[in-house]
Amino acid sequence: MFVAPIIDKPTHFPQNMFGHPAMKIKSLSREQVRSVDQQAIEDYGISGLVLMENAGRGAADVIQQNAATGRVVILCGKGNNGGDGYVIARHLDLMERQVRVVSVVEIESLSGDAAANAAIAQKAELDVQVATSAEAIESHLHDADVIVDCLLGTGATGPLRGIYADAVKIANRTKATRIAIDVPTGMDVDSGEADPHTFQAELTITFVAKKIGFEFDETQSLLGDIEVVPIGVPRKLLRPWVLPS
Ligand SMILES: NC(=O)C1=CN([C@@H]2O[C@H](COP(=O)(O)OP(=O)(O)OC[C@H]3O[C@@H](n4cnc5c(N)ncnc54)[C@H](O)[C@@H]3O)[C@@H](O)[C@H]2O)[C@H](O)CC1
Ligand SMILES: [K+]
Repeated sequence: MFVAPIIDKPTHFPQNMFGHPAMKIKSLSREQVRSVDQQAIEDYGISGLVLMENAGRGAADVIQQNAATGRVVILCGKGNNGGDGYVIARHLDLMERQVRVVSVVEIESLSGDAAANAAIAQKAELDVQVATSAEAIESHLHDADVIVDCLLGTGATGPLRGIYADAVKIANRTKATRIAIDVPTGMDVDSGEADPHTFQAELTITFVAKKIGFEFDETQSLLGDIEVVPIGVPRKLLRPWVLPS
């Protein structure tokens, strides 16, 4: 009988769930994390689609670990935070979870990597709904056990506008478990300032590193637990911010 060799995993590094030594990285500003994203793409040649796939796959794994049962409804906005949501949906579907994507904008208004992943989700015949009114959003959240906030991420500027405020208000009224992707919609990544209708998360899954806005006492109740998901950005690029382990 074949007995698999016990792989002697390095024990001197705490390992995160991906098996990587969990590098400790200091909290980054909006500008820093967006420039890391840009450098990974422009200087290292990692495509944005690969970063988004790593982000969405990693987030889906953390969601599965923390909210392992029930219907997941993913609220998606117009940008790449929304794009993450389509990747998360595909990977949760692969885990045989009941998943619904609710886009608060017309799919045709998406561009770039977000549009690419929305198209993949639709071709894969995932349950993708467009809801551009509060009533329509409400109708798609009634049976949600878990709500994932992929409305706005680091591209958010200023107070929540229009349907985004409606979507967050409706989500906050439900009894579902709420999980924010990258940053709770309505929270300023740098100042931690929270719009009156900020998504109230039990768990925030954030990419690359925590954000400096997460350091404030007032933001803890909106963030819930925080999980940092690596998205494949080379260690060399992160070196300026790695903390001694
Ligand atoms: N390295 C990384 O961290 C990666 C992050 N990813 C994800 O991408 C988002 C950032 O995406 P971006 O398209 O730049 O911005 P948003 O998705 O946040 O959306 C911007 C979008 O929303 C509109 N908007 C801005 N402010 C408001 C507002 N107050 N009210 C309403 N609408 C607003 C704006 O017009 C834009 O259209 C990041 O957070 C991650 O989730 C990548 O997936 C992988 C790498
Ligand atoms: K978000």
